[in-house]
This record gives sequence, structure tokens and C-alpha cells, in this order.
Amino acid sequence: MSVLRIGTRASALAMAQTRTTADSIAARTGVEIELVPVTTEGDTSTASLKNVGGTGVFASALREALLAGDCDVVVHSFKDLPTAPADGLVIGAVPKRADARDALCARDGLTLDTLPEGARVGTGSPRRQAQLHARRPDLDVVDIRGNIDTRLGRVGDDLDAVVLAAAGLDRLHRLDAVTQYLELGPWPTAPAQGALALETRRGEERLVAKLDHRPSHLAVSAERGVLARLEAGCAAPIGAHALLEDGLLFLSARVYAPDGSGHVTSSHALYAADAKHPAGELAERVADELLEQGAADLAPLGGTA
Ligand SMILES: NCc1[nH]cc(CCC(=O)O)c1CC(=O)O
Repeated sequence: MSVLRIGTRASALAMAQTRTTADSIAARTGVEIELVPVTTEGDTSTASLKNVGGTGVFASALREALLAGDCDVVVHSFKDLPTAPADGLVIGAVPKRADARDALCARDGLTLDTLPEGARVGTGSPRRQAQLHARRPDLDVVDIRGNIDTRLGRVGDDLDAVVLAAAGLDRLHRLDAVTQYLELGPWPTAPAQGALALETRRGEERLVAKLDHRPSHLAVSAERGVLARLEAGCAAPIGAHALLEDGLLFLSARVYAPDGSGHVTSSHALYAADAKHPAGELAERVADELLEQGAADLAPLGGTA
């Protein structure tokens, strides 16, 4: 193949992460790269995340472009991908994961502890809404959508703060707006947050294989395995965090009541070398324990939750 065509959404975040990926592929393979812009429903809709019709609104147009042969690789924010694999396509690589934490971006340097009573905090994510309610029941949590710059632009205007992924802010060089990083123990984030997924047609994985970072790939597979086992969509109020360290794969996941009135947590670890499918086995253990603790009664887990 003389030119590798990488499909990308036209949003600033997608362009930023695709350009970085294109540069690493070029550096490692010497192949020439062309970026192919693709428009998705998720980019044009201004409806709440909860109402845009379930999982994968960002992914389907990119997948269609791949299957149609309009491009050879697509770069997804892994957390936006539905857990069901697409026919004829595979995740060929997960590059080294960026910061998985959420970040509070507030006016005047405020934090979750110092925001005034009744402060207006914007997020469209049911998980972040539940976490905000749980941590500060007095806050006025506002359901918002729009790209990262639009959201940041409302801070100090009609909102006191927004919660965003640190990885996305970093990719757009907007970490200056962060007033507090939220640690993953008390504030687990969306499965695979901060990770990219490089998708190709089945059989063409070698095009991107050199970019795969196994510890990141295993960790995000474990986190997403919980979603798959719970049959939960990307809008379900679920946080998860996994880590491979010294051969030990650790996974913790938490399901929230949407109003923040309660949650259940399960954490387990196993030696990756001891299992045939370490990510899948660990995810099943954690998900089954969440269900035993009543996760399905606590929160709507389905795709349009
Ligand atoms: N759902 C939108 C989305 N998809 C990926 C990121 C951030 C980057 C990442 O987690 O990889 C964001 C923005 C956000 O949640 O703040």
C-alpha cells in the first residue's frame, strides 16, 4: 500500500488525536498518510447524549467509511465505541493510554469542595451527573452537550464549572482550564477513557499493529468487558478503572444510582499469565459481583439509559 488513508471526524478533538496517531504510524512504518474527514450524527446532533439513540453515534459513520473502502484505518476515542464488535472490522491496536481521569474546570480556581452552595455544574454524562450528585447533593447539575471548547466557554458565563476528560483537554492544549483533577479511586471514569482504538478491516490489522501497547490494551479490555457483561451502553452510569502492573491485572468498577443516592463497587485482580483471557475473566468476575450486589436495580444499564 503506497498511501495509508486514515478516516477521522472533523471535530477538533478527533482531528488532534488522529494527527498524533498519523505521526506515530508514519514514524514507525515510513508509510505516507492521508487524512479523510467523515461526518457523523454525533457531531451534528445537539440533543442530549441520553436521547441520540443509544450507543455508537460517533462510530457508525467511521465504520461505514472503513467498510466502503473510503479509508483504511479509523481512530476512535475508545470510550465512545459500542462494546459489540462490528462485522468485518477489528481493533488492530490500542496505543499507550493517556490520563484516564476526569477534571473539574471551574471559575476562579474553585474545586468540588469550594464551589458555592447550589453552583451550576455542566455535564451530559449520566455517570458524571451521578458522581456530582453523590459528592455534592446541593449542586445544580446541568445537562449540556457540545464540543470541549463550547463547554469551557460557558464556565464563568452561565455555568460555574464543567467536568471533562483530562485526556481530551490535553489533546486540545486546554489543561490550563483545569482547577481540580479527580482521582480514579473515588471518581472512576468511563471504561477506556483516555484510550484510542485503531480500527481496520479484518485481516489488515498489521497496518497498525506496531502501535499497540499491551498493558493499555489489556486494561481497557477489562474495563469494557464489564460493560459487555452488564449489557450496558456507553451512557450507563458506570465507572471503571484497570491497571496492569508487575504482571498483575487489577480492575475496579462502580455502578451509580443516577441521582447519586447510592452505588455498588467490585474490585478484583489476577495474574495475566495465569489466565487464557485475563481481561474477559476479570471483567466477568467484577460484573457478576456488581449484579449480585443489585447493580441492575440501582441503575438503568441499557444503551439509552
Ligand atoms: N464523549 C465525548 C468524548 N469522547 C472522548 C473524550 C475525551 C478523550 C478520551 O477520553 O479519550 C470526550 C470528551 C469528554 O468526555 O470530556
